[in-house]
Amino acid sequence: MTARIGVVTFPGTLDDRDSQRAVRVAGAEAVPLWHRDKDLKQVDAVVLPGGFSYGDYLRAGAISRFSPVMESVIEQARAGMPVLGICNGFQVLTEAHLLPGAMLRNTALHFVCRDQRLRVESTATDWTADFTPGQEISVPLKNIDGRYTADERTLDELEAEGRVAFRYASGGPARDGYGNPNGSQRDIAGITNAAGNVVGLMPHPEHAVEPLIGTGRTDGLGLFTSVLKKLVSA
Ligand SMILES: NC(=O)CC[C@H](N)C(=O)O
Repeated sequence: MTARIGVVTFPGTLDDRDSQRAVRVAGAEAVPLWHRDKDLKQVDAVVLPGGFSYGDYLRAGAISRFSPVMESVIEQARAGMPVLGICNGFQVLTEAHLLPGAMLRNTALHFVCRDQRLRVESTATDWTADFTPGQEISVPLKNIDGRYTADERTLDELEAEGRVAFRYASGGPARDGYGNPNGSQRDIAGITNAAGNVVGLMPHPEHAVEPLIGTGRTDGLGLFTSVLKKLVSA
């Protein structure tokens, strides 16, 4: 049976169509979910895509967190359903306290848009099992509130528990996408919850799944194929 992956659209969401497409390219059925719906239509997993949900008013993700759809997503995520938050979706996940920490304005105080090199740090999550630890990938990044921040204790805990899923890669020139683009603490680009079913990351894997588009890289596809394997084996 084909796995069903829900993709949430909030008012102001930008990347729901690309996320749906990525889900389909990976081999699953994409199920559109609307922010006002509590009914998750029996999906097996949920993607919270990027954009400016509710216009990023108050703080990115601060209003979306209280939407009817999030009530159900929070409940299901706590029960073990795989949830991926991309960029604005990651901001929503921190606001919803499904992931620790918060996103501050980039240190340079402006919007950054570029291809970004990442190192996969943990493959022990529902969304990263198809990668190899230490693998470098390149996917687009585009945000203004991307500076991941948490208190030292939380950061130490994330590191000790292997919950840093992606880090901004160093070791090459900025023009090739290396380096920390937004001042995130400890170069953190993505994290997971303790159970490994909820993952948030700032860069956009859904924009790098087809060889004919953009840089021609398909480095982002691994997140979507990873969750499929998990769902099929469940
Ligand atoms: N691409 C996005 O999802 C943008 C996220 C967010 N609203 C920001 O600018 O930080």
